[in-house]
Amino acid sequence: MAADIFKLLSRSTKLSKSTGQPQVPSQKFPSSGEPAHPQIFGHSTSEDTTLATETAYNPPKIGRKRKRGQAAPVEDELPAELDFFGAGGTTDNIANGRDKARLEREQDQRALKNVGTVNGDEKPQEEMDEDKRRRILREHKVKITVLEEWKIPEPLKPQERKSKKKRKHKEEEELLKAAKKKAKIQLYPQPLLSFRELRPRYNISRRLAENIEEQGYAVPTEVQMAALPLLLERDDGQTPDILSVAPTGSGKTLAFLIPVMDGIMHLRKGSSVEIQERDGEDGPLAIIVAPTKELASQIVNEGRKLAKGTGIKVTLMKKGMELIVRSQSKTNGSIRVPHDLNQNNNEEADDDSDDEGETERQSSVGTRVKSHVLVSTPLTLVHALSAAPSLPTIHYLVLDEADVLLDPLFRDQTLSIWNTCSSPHLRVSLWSATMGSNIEALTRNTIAERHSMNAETDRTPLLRLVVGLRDTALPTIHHKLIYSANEQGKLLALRQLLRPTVPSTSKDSLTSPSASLRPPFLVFTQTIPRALALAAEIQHSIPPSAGGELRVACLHADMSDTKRDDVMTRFRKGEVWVLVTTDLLARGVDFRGINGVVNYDIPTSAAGYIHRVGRTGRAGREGGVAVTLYAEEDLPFLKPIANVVAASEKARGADGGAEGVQEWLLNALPTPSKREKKMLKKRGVEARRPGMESGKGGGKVRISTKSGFERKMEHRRRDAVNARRRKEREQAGEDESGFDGFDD
Ligand SMILES: Nc1ncnc2c1ncn2[C@@H]1O[C@H](COP(=O)(O)OP(=O)(O)OP(=O)(O)O)[C@@H](O)[C@H]1O
Repeated sequence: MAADIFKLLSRSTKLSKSTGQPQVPSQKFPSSGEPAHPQIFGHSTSEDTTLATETAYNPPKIGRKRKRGQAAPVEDELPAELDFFGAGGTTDNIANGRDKARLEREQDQRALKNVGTVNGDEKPQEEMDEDKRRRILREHKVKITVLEEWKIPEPLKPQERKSKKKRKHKEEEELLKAAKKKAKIQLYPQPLLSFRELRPRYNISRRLAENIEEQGYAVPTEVQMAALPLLLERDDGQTPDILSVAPTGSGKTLAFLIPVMDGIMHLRKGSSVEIQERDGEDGPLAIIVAPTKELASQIVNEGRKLAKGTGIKVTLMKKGMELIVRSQSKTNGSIRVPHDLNQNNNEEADDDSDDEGETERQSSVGTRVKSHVLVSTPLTLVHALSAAPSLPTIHYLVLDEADVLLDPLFRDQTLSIWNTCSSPHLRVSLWSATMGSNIEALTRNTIAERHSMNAETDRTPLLRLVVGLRDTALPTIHHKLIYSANEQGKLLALRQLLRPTVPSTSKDSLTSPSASLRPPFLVFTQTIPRALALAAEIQHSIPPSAGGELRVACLHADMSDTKRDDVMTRFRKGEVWVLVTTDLLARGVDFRGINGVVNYDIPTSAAGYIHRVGRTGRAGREGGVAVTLYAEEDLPFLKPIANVVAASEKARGADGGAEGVQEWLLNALPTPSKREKKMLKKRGVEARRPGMESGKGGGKVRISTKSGFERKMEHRRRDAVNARRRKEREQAGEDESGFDGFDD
């Protein structure tokens, strides 16, 4: 194979068909375009789930997805190995693989008819006995615990009251014991083995079921198989509040969106008295909060795909929008969109014919848009709520990346949104790949406070759903910790990872210490100035023939929304191969087919590491690589990250060795104190903070391949040139400012 991989990586490259030889290495990359197995645990062991899980490899493609995979012009197609974001290549071996896959898919589809179908003609899968439910959930490493059961105690009869007084102490002790026992109660709901069971079992709308199927989802991931049975409306109408911890890329978005969509459809049907009282007038019924604009807009996209044709409107809250509740004009929960955002908003409205008639022009303030689901970052929503002291219509509050939203940075904003949702029927769900015990305690307290303040509040249980091992990264990712001594070492190491050589086809090529990283990948730095400096340093590392500097981009919070959107689009399309960013993209953002993540600067916590590296290896894709470069100044903070790497490698079945963390390193690293950890989380590595580079020894942490001596010489030369020019101007009698005075 030719030596310059970057020539091949270019999408405009025309591949020779004449050789008849397969043009792709046999190695399987996460971006190979093959649908990966979406489940992480247990799918190879459980007989009961085999049928359904096998279908995940080959989900039935209907609608738009199928069209995309069809007749593209041959010269535009890339081999699967190079097709980062697309649906695979055209070489013979892939075609043969597809034929086989199609055959298997047909067999699976025939077999799946026994599980239930969207048409609802088939019977739901029969009830499993508890042993079977336990076994399946255990195999998939799913654990559901009742955290609180908010039962209102029955009022006691007078006689009982007397005796209670006597036995007060004893009873209190028993209550405490019972409460402790309750905290250990585990639930084993019947797991959902196929999305096709949703309609016969939970009576979800036909349209919603079709939308799920249309996107190619067949087999639920672990979090979906457990959360959906818990959250979908049951006969008694009682669904729990839930705190869900599941690995990155394990499909949490779908797990919270499906119940929200289904719940809204039930409410809109007028099944609830409250909705009937409101004269069927629609308003916002759900709020989804996410920490970044990028994640919020991704959720909106997913939501709109699910809502297609259902009449449910999903809106991304933007700066300047205002939420209006029950006013004289009877407008309930509409959003006022300023004129400058109108155009954008109308485009959104055009996408969905069901929105017709939902907007109402107002000459001076903008447009009022009714929406059922609001998706927002905390601050934008808090501002939008300034005109709405309480939101009685909200039935669902979803906190995505809940541990960040309840972290001190966002806590006040998030709690204020939560408290604004005043409906006694509010259901709250919290989702993340990492959740500390402090977040759990805060959630319990907040719910308990709401109960104590509002007697009408529904007392539904609070459940905790955990998938996999806590505080480990995905077992599908290969981790590499590379010591690079100093800033220059890190830059050289990154260039090495970018170097244009062909990875060998051997099985170990991805994990060998000298391997290069196949684009596309994300590079994380600690601060915005460092992200900018790094992007500038590496932008010439990609040969012009492969797209050159256009292949490298930087994305950070100081950019305008339009520029941020543009970079995201170019990265998603595959035009940008190396995206340098800060922790802005560390959470939730889903890019299909990312091959690797480079922590150019170490993350500031173990959770930070789990989320950053979780941008690769998503939806069960194998082969993602996470490289962490560390220098001298990182050593005091490395242990928590090394622990995560060691635990994750162990979970993957790797023995440490060259891939993970060697035992001696783990033992040699110092354990940072609680205070040090807190400071690191808040401020990052001190030496890399903005402004520190110019301090004494600051050159050591400057992103540049030039040595301190070279930089010093450069400065001297520049100063000398400036001094000479100044002197020349002075001799010529020029005024320094070039200002010639006012005309008379
Ligand atoms: N059942 C499924 N089958 C196949 N793919 C799925 C399934 N569920 C979700 N996915 C895909 O998995 C990817 C990751 O999903 P999602 O973004 O919801 O993960 P997440 O758990 O929210 O991750 P993070 O913790 O990083 O936010 C998406 O591309 C999604 O389309």
